[in-house]
Amino acid sequence: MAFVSVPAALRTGAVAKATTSVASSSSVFVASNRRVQVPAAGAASASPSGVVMQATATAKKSIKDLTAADLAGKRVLVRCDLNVPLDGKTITDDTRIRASIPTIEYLTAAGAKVLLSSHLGRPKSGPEDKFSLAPVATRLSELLKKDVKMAPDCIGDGVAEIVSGMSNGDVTLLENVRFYKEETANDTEFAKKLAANADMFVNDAFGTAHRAHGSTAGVTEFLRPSVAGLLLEKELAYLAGAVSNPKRPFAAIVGGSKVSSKIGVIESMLDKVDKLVIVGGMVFTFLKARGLSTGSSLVEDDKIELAKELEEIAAKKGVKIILPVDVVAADKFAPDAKTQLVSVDAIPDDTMGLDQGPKSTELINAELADCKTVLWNGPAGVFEFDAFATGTYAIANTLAEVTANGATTIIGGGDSVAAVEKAGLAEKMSHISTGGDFTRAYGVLLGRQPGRVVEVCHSFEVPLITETGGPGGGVAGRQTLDPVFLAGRIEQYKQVFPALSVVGWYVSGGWIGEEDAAIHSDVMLRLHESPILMVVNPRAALPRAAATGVAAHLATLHTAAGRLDDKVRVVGAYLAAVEAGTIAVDGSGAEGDLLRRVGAVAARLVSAEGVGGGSVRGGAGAELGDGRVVTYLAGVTKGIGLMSEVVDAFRGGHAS
Ligand SMILES: Nc1ncnc2c1ncn2[C@@H]1O[C@H](COP(=O)(O)OP(=O)(O)OP(=O)(O)O)[C@@H](O)[C@H]1O
Ligand SMILES: O=C(O)[C@H](O)COP(=O)(O)O
Repeated sequence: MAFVSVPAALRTGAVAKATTSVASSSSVFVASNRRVQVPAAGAASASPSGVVMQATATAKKSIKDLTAADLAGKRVLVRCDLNVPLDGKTITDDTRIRASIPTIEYLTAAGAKVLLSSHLGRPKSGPEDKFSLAPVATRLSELLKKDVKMAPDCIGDGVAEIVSGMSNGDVTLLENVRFYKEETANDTEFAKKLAANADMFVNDAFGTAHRAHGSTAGVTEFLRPSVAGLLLEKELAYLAGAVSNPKRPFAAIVGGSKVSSKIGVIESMLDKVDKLVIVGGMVFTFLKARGLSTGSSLVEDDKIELAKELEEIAAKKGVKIILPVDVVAADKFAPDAKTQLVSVDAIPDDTMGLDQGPKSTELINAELADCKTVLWNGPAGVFEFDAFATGTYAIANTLAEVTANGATTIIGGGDSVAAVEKAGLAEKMSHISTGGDFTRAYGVLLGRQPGRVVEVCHSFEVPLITETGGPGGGVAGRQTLDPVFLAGRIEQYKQVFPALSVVGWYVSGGWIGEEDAAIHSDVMLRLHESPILMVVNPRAALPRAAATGVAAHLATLHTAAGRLDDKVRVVGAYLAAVEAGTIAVDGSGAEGDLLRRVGAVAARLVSAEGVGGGSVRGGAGAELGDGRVVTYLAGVTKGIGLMSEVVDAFRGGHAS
């Protein structure tokens, strides 16, 4: 197998006729595993909040150590971080929910009864409807394609009753654990009640890993085994490598509004980073500590002394602290607030800083430009309001640029990830923490192989699934290409491009790992005796030749669509004739037969959406425009022969 690194934008299969010719030699597969090892117990790691912590979870077993026999029929309490941003009851970013799916599917596939628990927001005292996890249950049901029951509470008889009615493979979401103040107090009795409905515990709440609360730490006293979930394991593995052995200069950007939560961890970060960039609501406590006036900006007065100490520690350690030099000051916290751009030493008393100014952005960009590792947690302004989003998006853009230049960038935190997603830049970062691996896309290459030269003419993206383990189920927890989708899509392409066959596959991200090696041997070698693997760097510029290839390919599709349109028009004429009464529709004779054939054609069109277990529609949706056209064409091409017969018969029948 040849291994080629092609700087072409093959993501989503948009570059169809890249006409990349590569030599196909026999199997030389360089499996460079980027996925770093999970650190030993006690090694420093980081949470998505940039929180440096002791990675005790890594010393424990993971769910991969549990077999189906260990899990079948067991009630498994899974702590997830489903603390997603909401606009009323609408989830505005479901990254954390999606990231929780592999663990849930792993457990349900093994026949466990899954009890999910999470916090949402920071309710002050008791239950509050706006902090209910109910919208999350709805989204989970969609993603898991099964009903996820929403429990009205997280402890108590009501929950016990629901759990006793669960079948193997069922999923129930418990209500917000923070509706009990005992949760954050890590109260033993509360943890005991939470554990009472389960046999074992899985912690997959990476975003909450730095909190010793009842549902994260307390329950482990009562449930054995207590193990790490797939997400927690994956995140720790990635971050441990990036943070414990970073390429330097290493910068952390800390912002957002949770000043008291985050300021406390800055000290431990000062042991690691070369530069600390303070942005967002975090800025003003530091400015006040420097003796500046901050108006009505967000300040946590009891942290001012800490901010002063941190500046001193940073100076001793030689860590550069970068603070904004200008801010957008607003007269109120509102999207239509009156604003003025002011220097940080001239913030008017009756205003609050809601975004950084352009000089700050310039300064921060310059500081980040030479960095080789950057952690970012917390937006640089109230980006939810357009008027104060500029600074946050500017940082996102800069990080996309430094990533393209070879730096490792890690974005963590609910709102920071949401901002990067909103800016459309998630794929340009190295790692979106608690968001699955956005940097990678997998797909199949179609082409011709006359002799030793492979001509790649087409590609399509293939979604991943998590293997369930057991006989025929691969290795539990491992990601692989969705076999149903793959088979369905290959069949479709055969219809449209019969001269092309599978010649290999591609993966984006510029590197290959262990799971990729398994895909190569377990999936691709079954489709081709010597498949090529194209490692795509989607960040590199699209070469001119490839752009020309796209144009040529689109022209081909256009012609095919035109031909199809001609056929559809004839069928339309038939239907018009039926409507006009010039041809009988009573199901008798040749005309009835024609009608049945038209029905069959129509059915084929509709069934094209169902190929691949219903996933084609979703898959096509995930692809760019030409992918949709091919899906459509694939479905109808099969029917074109039938249509031709209809046309002939109609012409003949009508004439007679
Ligand atoms: N200058 C500011 N004043 C007030 N709020 C701010 C300011 N800058 C940013 N914010 C707010 O900070 C919030 C996000 O802060 P937060 O600390 O929760 O970040 P995050 O990325 O969600 O991290 P995590 O999930 O780790 O808490 C946003 O809602 C944003 O509007
Ligand atoms: O969003 C987060 O940072 C986590 O869900 C933890 O939330 P918390 O800061 O309210 O504990």
